[in-house]
Amino acid sequence: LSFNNNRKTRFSFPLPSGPKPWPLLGNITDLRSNELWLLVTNWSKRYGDIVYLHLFGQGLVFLNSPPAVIELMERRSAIYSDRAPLVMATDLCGAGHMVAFTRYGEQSRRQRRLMARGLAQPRIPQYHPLIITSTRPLLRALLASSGGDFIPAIRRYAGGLNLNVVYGLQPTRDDDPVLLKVEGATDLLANQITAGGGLWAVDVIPFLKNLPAWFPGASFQRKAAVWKEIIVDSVNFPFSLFKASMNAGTAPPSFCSTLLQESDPATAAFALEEFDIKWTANSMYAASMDTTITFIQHFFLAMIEHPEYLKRAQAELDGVLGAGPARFPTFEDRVHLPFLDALFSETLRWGVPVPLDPDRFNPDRYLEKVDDEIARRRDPRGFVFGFGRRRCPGIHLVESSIWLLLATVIATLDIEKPRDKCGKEIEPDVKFENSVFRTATRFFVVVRPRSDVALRLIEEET
Ligand code: HEM
Repeated sequence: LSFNNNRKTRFSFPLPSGPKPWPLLGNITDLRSNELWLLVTNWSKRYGDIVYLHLFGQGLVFLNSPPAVIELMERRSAIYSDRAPLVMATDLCGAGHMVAFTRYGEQSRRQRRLMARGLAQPRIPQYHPLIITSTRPLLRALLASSGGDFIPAIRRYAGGLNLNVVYGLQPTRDDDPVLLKVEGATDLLANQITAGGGLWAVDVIPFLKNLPAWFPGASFQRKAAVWKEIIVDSVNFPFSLFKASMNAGTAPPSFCSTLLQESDPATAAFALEEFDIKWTANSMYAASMDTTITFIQHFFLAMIEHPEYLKRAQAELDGVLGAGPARFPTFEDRVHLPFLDALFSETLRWGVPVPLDPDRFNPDRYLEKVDDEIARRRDPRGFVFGFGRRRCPGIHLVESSIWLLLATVIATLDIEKPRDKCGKEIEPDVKFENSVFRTATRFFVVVRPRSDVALRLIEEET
């Protein structure tokens, strides 16, 4: 949580405790990016459930227990759902209407309502055909990357799925212009504009935004002018393609088409509604990439570390689909695959992309018979997707898309550790160096079709 000087969101004195800050610098030297959550857990033992850090005049708050999270993010969500004012990203680089940056207020509430409608649970089945079309080509891409870096294949899958479900656009090539534009803007935002959660001088002293670009030291203004064009283009371009397909009557059901169809062009509210849909749609891309990639990384890691669970899931799938498998899994198969569901839940819990406290990988914990209240408290969906008014709106989509991905990959592919020249398995040497996501450093896996039948399925269908 980060807090700003807005009176509504400010903690009242005395502030919660935390490591002692330095004058001016605050606690910047106390932070580290490598597994920051472990450091924070240690602080909580010393300072309590709520730990407060000072960063250049801003507060940074860590909540370390479910009661603290529920109290602030849910019970008091009306005052603790704001975002820090990042002047560089919003005012100067034009990202202010993206969901990740909108301040809590009328606009963010409109965006939340749109996301809740467009990604509501009952709507997801209408996206099933798009999810299937986006998932199967991943198999071929994984096979092509076997033994090497699988992240580009996953990025391409997650990006394609997103553009499909959000705009009904289906990128066919890696250099598809829409894919390049949204990917470029996402990369720019993550690695330049907000790199390392980084603050610019103008974020700390907002008055600097009025400096002209030629002013000594105002190079940020020149950068921002270039970056703004890229950001705005990445919002407008996919939406214009979507609008063209709507006008031509060829748009498949998607997040945008569903919402726009429900809006009446004859009303005065239409222009604002369309503007909100356009910016909300764009926000989905960045929000879904690192989270999805991190989840799939952990799935691979779990499978190579615990081949017994992979085999068990494969046997369960064979029992439903026919050995080999005889066909691809579909959403209708899900009710017959309890172990796969347990594996899904356990991967969510163990690999929680936005970190908490995972330890041993054991899907059987989700097959234990427990009463409804315990099952509810144990379900990782209750914490992995965040809390309160900023909780992940993609949760129902993920429930379908990630499930199908697991079912499809497990049914058709074997996943193993690579081997060295002597045939000895190479152990993954994984570190977690990103302070926001629990993304692992690079590791490799070997994937191969489980059988000739599986290979034929992959070749025919993709
Ligand atoms: C395994 C996959 C995913 C996980 C674990 C995940 C997790 C999260 C979490 C923890 C948050 C809350 C962040 C906060 O409190 O500020 C969040 C926010 C968000 N997520 Fe997800 N997410 C996933 C996939 C997706 C997908 C596929 C989409 C879109 C289609 C999406 C869209 C969003 C958006 C737009 C927000 C910002 C909500 C707001 O600020 O109001 N997420 N996600």
